[in-house]
Amino acid sequence: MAIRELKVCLLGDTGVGKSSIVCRFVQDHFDHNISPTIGASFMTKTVPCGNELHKFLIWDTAGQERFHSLAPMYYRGSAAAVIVYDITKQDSFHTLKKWVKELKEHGPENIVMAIAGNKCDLSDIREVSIKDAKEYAESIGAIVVETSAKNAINVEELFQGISKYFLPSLYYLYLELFFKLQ
Ligand SMILES: Nc1nc2c(ncn2[C@@H]2O[C@H](COP(=O)(O)OP(=O)(O)OP(=O)(O)O)[C@@H](O)[C@H]2O)c(=O)[nH]1
Repeated sequence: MAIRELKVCLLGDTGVGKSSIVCRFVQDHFDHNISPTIGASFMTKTVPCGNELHKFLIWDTAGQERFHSLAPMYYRGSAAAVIVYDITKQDSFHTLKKWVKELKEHGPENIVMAIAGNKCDLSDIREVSIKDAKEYAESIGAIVVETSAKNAINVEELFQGISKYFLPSLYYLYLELFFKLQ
Protein backbone atom coordinates (compact mmCIF):
# COMPACT_ATOMS: atom_id res chain seq x y z
CA MET A 1 0.00 0.00 0.00
CA ALA A 2 1.36 3.43 -0.91
CA ILE A 3 2.21 5.75 1.98
CA ARG A 4 1.52 9.44 1.58
CA GLU A 5 3.14 11.80 4.09
CA LEU A 6 1.03 14.75 5.14
CA LYS A 7 2.59 17.56 7.14
CA VAL A 8 -0.05 19.09 9.38
CA CYS A 9 0.39 21.97 11.82
CA LEU A 10 -1.90 22.97 14.67
CA LEU A 11 -2.40 26.67 15.34
CA GLY A 12 -4.55 28.62 17.80
CA ASP A 13 -4.63 30.46 21.11
CA THR A 14 -2.91 29.09 24.18
CA GLY A 15 -5.10 26.73 26.19
CA VAL A 16 -7.61 25.89 23.45
CA GLY A 17 -6.51 22.24 23.51
CA LYS A 18 -4.17 21.77 20.52
CA SER A 19 -1.82 19.39 22.37
CA SER A 20 -4.80 17.57 23.88
CA ILE A 21 -6.29 16.99 20.41
CA VAL A 22 -2.97 15.60 19.15
CA CYS A 23 -2.58 13.45 22.27
CA ARG A 24 -6.12 12.07 21.83
CA PHE A 25 -5.54 11.37 18.14
CA VAL A 26 -2.08 9.77 18.46
CA GLN A 27 -2.25 8.08 21.88
CA ASP A 28 -5.99 8.01 22.62
CA HIS A 29 -5.21 9.65 25.92
CA PHE A 30 -6.30 12.83 27.77
CA ASP A 31 -4.25 14.56 30.45
CA HIS A 32 -6.05 17.11 32.67
CA ASN A 33 -2.71 18.54 33.80
CA ILE A 34 -1.05 18.91 30.41
CA SER A 35 1.60 21.69 30.32
CA PRO A 36 1.62 24.52 27.80
CA THR A 37 3.76 23.71 24.75
CA ILE A 38 7.17 25.36 24.57
CA GLY A 39 8.13 26.09 20.95
CA ALA A 40 6.47 23.13 19.27
CA SER A 41 6.19 19.38 19.52
CA PHE A 42 6.15 16.69 16.87
CA MET A 43 4.21 13.42 16.59
CA THR A 44 3.21 11.07 13.81
CA LYS A 45 0.30 8.74 13.16
CA THR A 46 -0.44 6.59 10.12
CA VAL A 47 -4.02 5.86 9.15
CA PRO A 48 -5.59 3.99 6.22
CA CYS A 49 -7.47 6.13 3.73
CA GLY A 50 -8.99 4.65 0.58
CA ASN A 51 -6.38 2.44 -1.01
CA GLU A 52 -3.41 4.16 0.62
CA LEU A 53 -1.91 4.97 4.00
CA HIS A 54 -1.66 8.52 5.22
CA LYS A 55 1.19 9.27 7.57
CA PHE A 56 0.41 12.48 9.43
CA LEU A 57 3.54 14.43 10.42
CA ILE A 58 1.99 16.61 13.11
CA TRP A 59 3.53 19.84 14.35
CA ASP A 60 1.76 21.07 17.46
CA THR A 61 2.73 24.73 17.89
CA ALA A 62 2.76 26.77 21.11
CA GLY A 63 -0.16 29.18 21.40
CA GLN A 64 1.51 31.63 23.77
CA GLU A 65 2.09 34.99 22.07
CA ARG A 66 5.86 34.89 22.74
CA PHE A 67 6.14 31.91 20.36
CA HIS A 68 4.08 33.45 17.54
CA SER A 69 7.14 34.30 15.42
CA LEU A 70 8.11 30.59 15.25
CA ALA A 71 4.85 29.56 13.58
CA PRO A 72 5.97 30.08 9.94
CA MET A 73 8.59 27.34 10.42
CA TYR A 74 5.75 24.91 11.04
CA TYR A 75 3.08 26.04 8.60
CA ARG A 76 5.60 26.41 5.77
CA GLY A 77 5.39 23.27 3.67
CA SER A 78 2.30 22.05 5.50
CA ALA A 79 -0.36 20.24 3.49
CA ALA A 80 -2.98 21.16 6.07
CA ALA A 81 -3.47 23.40 9.09
CA VAL A 82 -5.79 22.57 11.97
CA ILE A 83 -6.79 25.88 13.52
CA VAL A 84 -8.27 25.40 16.96
CA TYR A 85 -10.50 27.61 19.09
CA ASP A 86 -12.22 26.96 22.41
CA ILE A 87 -16.01 27.08 22.06
CA THR A 88 -16.21 28.61 25.58
CA LYS A 89 -13.92 31.56 24.64
CA GLN A 90 -15.01 34.11 22.06
CA ASP A 91 -11.48 35.61 22.14
CA SER A 92 -10.03 32.35 20.89
CA PHE A 93 -12.36 32.49 17.87
CA HIS A 94 -11.04 35.99 17.15
CA THR A 95 -7.45 34.66 17.35
CA LEU A 96 -8.41 31.86 14.94
CA LYS A 97 -9.46 34.48 12.38
CA LYS A 98 -6.06 36.15 12.74
CA TRP A 99 -4.35 32.79 12.05
CA VAL A 100 -6.48 32.27 8.95
CA LYS A 101 -5.49 35.73 7.70
CA GLU A 102 -1.80 34.98 8.32
CA LEU A 103 -2.07 31.62 6.54
CA LYS A 104 -3.77 33.21 3.55
CA GLU A 105 -1.07 35.90 3.34
CA HIS A 106 2.03 33.86 4.16
CA GLY A 107 1.08 30.18 4.20
CA PRO A 108 1.46 27.66 1.40
CA GLU A 109 -0.88 28.09 -1.53
CA ASN A 110 -3.72 25.53 -1.46
CA ILE A 111 -3.14 24.62 2.19
CA VAL A 112 -6.16 22.69 3.47
CA MET A 113 -7.67 24.46 6.46
CA ALA A 114 -9.60 22.58 9.13
CA ILE A 115 -11.25 24.46 11.99
CA ALA A 116 -11.72 22.63 15.29
CA GLY A 117 -14.07 24.13 17.89
CA ASN A 118 -12.66 22.26 20.87
CA LYS A 119 -14.09 21.58 24.36
CA CYS A 120 -17.56 20.78 23.02
CA ASP A 121 -18.08 18.81 26.25
CA LEU A 122 -18.51 22.28 27.83
CA SER A 123 -21.28 23.29 25.48
CA ASP A 124 -23.47 24.63 28.35
CA ILE A 125 -20.97 27.50 28.78
CA ARG A 126 -20.30 28.07 25.08
CA GLU A 127 -19.56 31.57 23.77
CA VAL A 128 -19.26 30.66 20.06
CA SER A 129 -22.32 29.25 18.28
CA ILE A 130 -22.08 26.38 15.80
CA LYS A 131 -23.84 28.63 13.28
CA ASP A 132 -21.16 31.34 13.49
CA ALA A 133 -18.38 28.77 13.15
CA LYS A 134 -20.04 27.09 10.15
CA GLU A 135 -20.71 30.40 8.39
CA TYR A 136 -17.13 31.52 8.90
CA ALA A 137 -15.67 28.17 7.77
CA GLU A 138 -17.83 28.25 4.65
CA SER A 139 -16.69 31.79 3.85
CA ILE A 140 -13.04 30.65 3.78
CA GLY A 141 -13.61 27.17 2.34
CA ALA A 142 -12.49 25.32 5.46
CA ILE A 143 -13.61 22.09 7.07
CA VAL A 144 -15.21 22.70 10.50
CA VAL A 145 -16.00 20.34 13.32
CA GLU A 146 -16.60 20.67 17.06
CA THR A 147 -14.29 18.38 19.04
CA SER A 148 -13.70 17.27 22.57
CA ALA A 149 -10.22 15.95 23.23
CA LYS A 150 -11.47 15.14 26.72
CA ASN A 151 -14.39 12.95 25.66
CA ALA A 152 -12.89 11.77 22.36
CA ILE A 153 -15.55 13.45 20.22
CA ASN A 154 -14.82 14.08 16.51
CA VAL A 155 -11.02 13.95 16.85
CA GLU A 156 -10.65 11.00 14.47
CA GLU A 157 -13.23 12.62 12.17
CA LEU A 158 -11.21 15.85 12.09
CA PHE A 159 -8.17 14.06 10.67
CA GLN A 160 -10.30 11.85 8.41
CA GLY A 161 -11.79 15.02 6.96
CA ILE A 162 -8.27 16.23 6.13
CA SER A 163 -7.26 12.83 4.72
CA LYS A 164 -10.11 12.85 2.23
CA TYR A 165 -8.69 15.96 0.56
CA PHE A 166 -5.58 13.99 -0.36
CA LEU A 167 -7.17 10.89 -1.82
CA PRO A 168 -6.04 10.40 -5.39
CA SER A 169 -8.68 11.51 -7.84
CA LEU A 170 -11.20 8.91 -8.98
CA TYR A 171 -9.51 8.93 -12.34
CA TYR A 172 -6.32 7.53 -10.89
CA LEU A 173 -8.26 5.00 -8.82
CA TYR A 174 -10.00 3.71 -11.95
CA LEU A 175 -6.69 3.61 -13.81
CA GLU A 176 -5.10 1.60 -11.01
CA LEU A 177 -8.02 -0.82 -10.96
CA PHE A 178 -7.87 -1.17 -14.74
CA PHE A 179 -4.19 -2.14 -14.69
CA LYS A 180 -4.71 -4.52 -11.77
CA LEU A 181 -7.39 -6.31 -13.78
CA GLN A 182 -5.14 -6.73 -16.85
N1 LIG B 1 -13.09 20.29 29.16
C1 LIG B 1 -12.10 20.15 28.25
N2 LIG B 1 -10.86 20.57 28.55
C2 LIG B 1 -9.90 20.41 27.60
C3 LIG B 1 -10.17 19.84 26.33
N3 LIG B 1 -9.02 19.85 25.61
C4 LIG B 1 -8.09 20.38 26.39
N4 LIG B 1 -8.60 20.73 27.60
C5 LIG B 1 -7.89 21.37 28.74
O1 LIG B 1 -7.47 22.66 28.32
C6 LIG B 1 -6.20 22.98 28.87
C7 LIG B 1 -5.22 23.38 27.77
O2 LIG B 1 -4.99 22.25 26.92
P1 LIG B 1 -3.71 22.14 25.96
O3 LIG B 1 -3.91 20.93 25.13
O4 LIG B 1 -2.45 22.26 26.72
O5 LIG B 1 -3.90 23.47 25.09
P2 LIG B 1 -2.93 24.06 23.95
O6 LIG B 1 -3.80 24.71 22.94
O7 LIG B 1 -2.02 22.98 23.45
O8 LIG B 1 -2.08 25.15 24.74
P3 LIG B 1 -0.61 25.75 24.37
O9 LIG B 1 0.34 24.60 24.39
O10 LIG B 1 -0.31 26.77 25.43
O11 LIG B 1 -0.73 26.39 23.02
C8 LIG B 1 -5.76 21.74 29.69
O12 LIG B 1 -6.10 21.95 31.04
C9 LIG B 1 -6.59 20.62 29.08
O13 LIG B 1 -6.81 19.58 30.02
C10 LIG B 1 -11.50 19.38 26.05
O14 LIG B 1 -11.84 18.87 24.99
N5 LIG B 1 -12.43 19.59 27.05
